[in-house]
Amino acid sequence: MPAKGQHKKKTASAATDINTQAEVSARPNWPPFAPLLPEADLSLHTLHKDQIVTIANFWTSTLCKNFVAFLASLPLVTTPGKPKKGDAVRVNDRFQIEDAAFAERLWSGTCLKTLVLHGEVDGADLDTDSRRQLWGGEVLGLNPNIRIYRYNKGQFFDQHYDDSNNVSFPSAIASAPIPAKTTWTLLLYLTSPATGCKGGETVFYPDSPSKKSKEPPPEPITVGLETGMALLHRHGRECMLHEGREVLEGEKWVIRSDLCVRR
Ligand SMILES: O=C(O)CCC(=O)C(=O)O
Ligand SMILES: [Fe+2]
Repeated sequence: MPAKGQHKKKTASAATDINTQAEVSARPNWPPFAPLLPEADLSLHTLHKDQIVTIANFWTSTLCKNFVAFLASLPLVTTPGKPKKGDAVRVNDRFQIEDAAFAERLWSGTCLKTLVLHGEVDGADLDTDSRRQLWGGEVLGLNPNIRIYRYNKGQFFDQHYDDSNNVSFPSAIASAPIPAKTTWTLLLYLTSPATGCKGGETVFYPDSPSKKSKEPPPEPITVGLETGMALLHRHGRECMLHEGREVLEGEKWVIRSDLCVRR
């Protein structure tokens, strides 16, 4: 694991996230989000304070299975060649689309909105200020920039940091879009060892407490794939170095978006 300061900062949201011509597609006719578990069965769980929050069974395994069958029909694009200087190596197949309607469905048509805006965190309620601090501002919803990843055996996403990006957030009420920025990455895992996918864990490398510290660097946090689990992690200036480990068997499918707050 690279110690703080030794790692050259690679980001994943510059050239790796630009819509290349090959990736501009019509908006898919996404399947409905059903079946879903009721809100009472879902909760926010902290994996690393102020950095990683998970929701187990955010999507049911039936929904994940049906979605993967649909996603496999989309024109996914294999990583084009070598990354630009400063970009992380991402070796997978991706479909990327600006789809505000899908982002809104994923936000309001699931329990995500209720959990993020009102849900208890580890069984404790949050006051308005603590909630704002946690999510980095007034949360508006999800980034319309939706990314679908498929990692086959041997594919991976090398160590990097996710950037915060400015977004024009579509508003149902105001006539003009709302200036917004992204603060947390959302990863929704659709496959796991239960579906035959081995490897592919998302691994986070917490910073050492100080550069001069003689203490050994903190242990990495390895998040194993779980079908239907949603993972949120803080990004931008406070992003932890992280990676998507190599897939050893089967296919890893992920839906990626970001939390947006008012700018
Ligand atoms: O696929 C993963 O586990 C990580 C994905 C990731 O880091 C990203 O989308 O920026
Ligand atoms: Fe990332």
